[in-house]
Amino acid sequence: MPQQSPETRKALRQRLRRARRQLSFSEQRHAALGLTRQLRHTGLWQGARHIAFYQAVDGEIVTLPALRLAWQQGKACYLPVLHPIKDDHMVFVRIWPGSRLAYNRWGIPEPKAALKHSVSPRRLDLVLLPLVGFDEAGNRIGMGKGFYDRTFAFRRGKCRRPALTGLGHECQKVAEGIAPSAWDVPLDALATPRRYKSIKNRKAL
Ligand SMILES: Nc1nc2c(c(=O)[nH]1)N(C=O)[C@@H](CNc1ccc(C(=O)N[C@@H](CCC(=O)O)C(=O)O)cc1)CN2
Ligand SMILES: Nc1ncnc2c1ncn2[C@@H]1O[C@H](COP(=O)(O)OP(=O)(O)OP(=O)(O)O)[C@@H](O)[C@H]1O
Repeated sequence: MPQQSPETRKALRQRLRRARRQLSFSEQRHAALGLTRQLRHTGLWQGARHIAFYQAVDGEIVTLPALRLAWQQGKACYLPVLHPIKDDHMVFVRIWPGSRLAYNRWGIPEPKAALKHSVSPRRLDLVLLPLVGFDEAGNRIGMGKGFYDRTFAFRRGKCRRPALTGLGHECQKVAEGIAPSAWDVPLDALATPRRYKSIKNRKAL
């Protein structure tokens, strides 16, 4: 198993974030369309009625074409909103075409909606997670604040829902492997513009 000190992890995160920010507009467009093609025929997508997306920032793979497809297919779609009270947790708010968004404290657009209009993360069928880095075993690195880990910590138990699918560009793959942390929630699948991979029995590389 690769050993990674917090410093190494920080440097790795910075390198991977820089790599995704350097993708051109045209590369991003193709990536978003490729990703939608990878997702749409999967069992997790087809079986999902409630799907959480994210609003891409910082070179993240754009989910807009997939979001439009989901709306066309009559699925209920959600975006994460930072929890107003519970630190480092998120709630999910349903969005429709034309829903108004406002920047949160990190400049990420999120729906303008009261907490009472949010749904519990347990009500979702499928969550699309933005990845900073991933390896072939399904270990991941996120933005480093543990939002997804905390919000979906209940998935570390017997609970099988919602399914968690990590989305990333191929340039975010860490060939040498990512050392998992005790608090990491397991991914059920990985999707890039080129491929889709189910992760059955997650283990370290
Ligand atoms: N598109 C998108 N939405 C998302 C996430 C995400 O990764 N992507 N999140 C997934 O977790 C949550 C936000 N998480 C974040 C975690 C860290 C930083 C961050 O480190 N920002 C600055 C540093 C700011 C600071 O520490 O003061 C940076 O960009 O360097 C931002 C957002 C909720 N929404
Ligand atoms: N369930 C949890 N309870 C308490 N702290 C947690 C939990 N999950 C993660 N953390 C904390 O969150 C911090 C960030 O974790 P990590 O470096 O794995 O972030 P990440 O997976 O890259 O981020 P994200 O989950 O936002 O995509 C860690 O310092 C960890 O202690």
